[in-house]
Amino acid sequence: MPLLKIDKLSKSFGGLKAVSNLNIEINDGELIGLIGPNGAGKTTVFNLLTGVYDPTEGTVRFSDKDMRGLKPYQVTQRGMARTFQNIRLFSDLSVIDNVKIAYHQRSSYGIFSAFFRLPSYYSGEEEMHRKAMDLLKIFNLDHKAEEIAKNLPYGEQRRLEIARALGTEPKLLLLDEPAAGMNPQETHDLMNLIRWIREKFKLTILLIEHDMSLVMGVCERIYVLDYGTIIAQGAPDEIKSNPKVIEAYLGEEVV
Ligand SMILES: Nc1ncnc2c1ncn2[C@@H]1O[C@H](COP(=O)(O)OP(=O)(O)OP(=O)(O)O)[C@@H](O)[C@H]1O
Repeated sequence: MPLLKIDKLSKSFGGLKAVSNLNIEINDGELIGLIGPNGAGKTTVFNLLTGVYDPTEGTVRFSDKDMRGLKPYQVTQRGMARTFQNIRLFSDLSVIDNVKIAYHQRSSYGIFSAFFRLPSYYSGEEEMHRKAMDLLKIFNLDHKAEEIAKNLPYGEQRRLEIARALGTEPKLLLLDEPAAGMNPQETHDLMNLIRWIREKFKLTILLIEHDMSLVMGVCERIYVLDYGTIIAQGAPDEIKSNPKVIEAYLGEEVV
């Protein structure tokens, strides 16, 4: 049974079919790419998966459960986390608070014990602080824990966004253009980091990315979207030489 099963998924905005009859299956532990030219519908797919949009047609099953009608926070609680194309941190909060907020979504103590500051609240807080610091260490951000998020350099903000997503302890991580705005060295480091966190956190990852060196370097399988439909799927080598893909990207670099 696949971890994620997207079946005949469609989304229309007025007369525009942004996503049309989409079928994708992702198995536990896979690292999958979703690519396509600008406006192909990639981010719309993420918005459909995470409850930002309701599909016009079709279904999404995650861990064999129907995800229909769930709100974004409920999707997070079911074990799906995402990052955004345009970084969306709590920019005026500290680095560590950004990650702790993510853990709060999964915390075991209730609002009652938080309100009355019961012992379970303090032990929960301590545990959360420790876990958040451990995550920041992995992303080499622990020495910046108390800095305000918006003051970090761009590449570090991107890493913090991934750390925050991991704070919700997901099974499936959706990364929307994680290398956007990074230089080649940062992109290379990110590629290694993505591979490493997959192993360390036993994650399944679906990645939207325009940087082909990253996509071809880390993904085991790739789906190619064009005008809202899948025009190709397969291993990186098959995708690189697929005539339909080359045509869709005409004028852009595929390899
Ligand atoms: N909320 C919306 N209302 C109307 N049209 C939308 C909406 N969201 C997306 N679209 C349209 O749907 C199509 C797909 O957009 P989407 O952002 O999913 O593409 P994308 O593949 O992520 O593009 P890019 O690589 O440029 O980020 C585009 O034509 C876009 O203008």
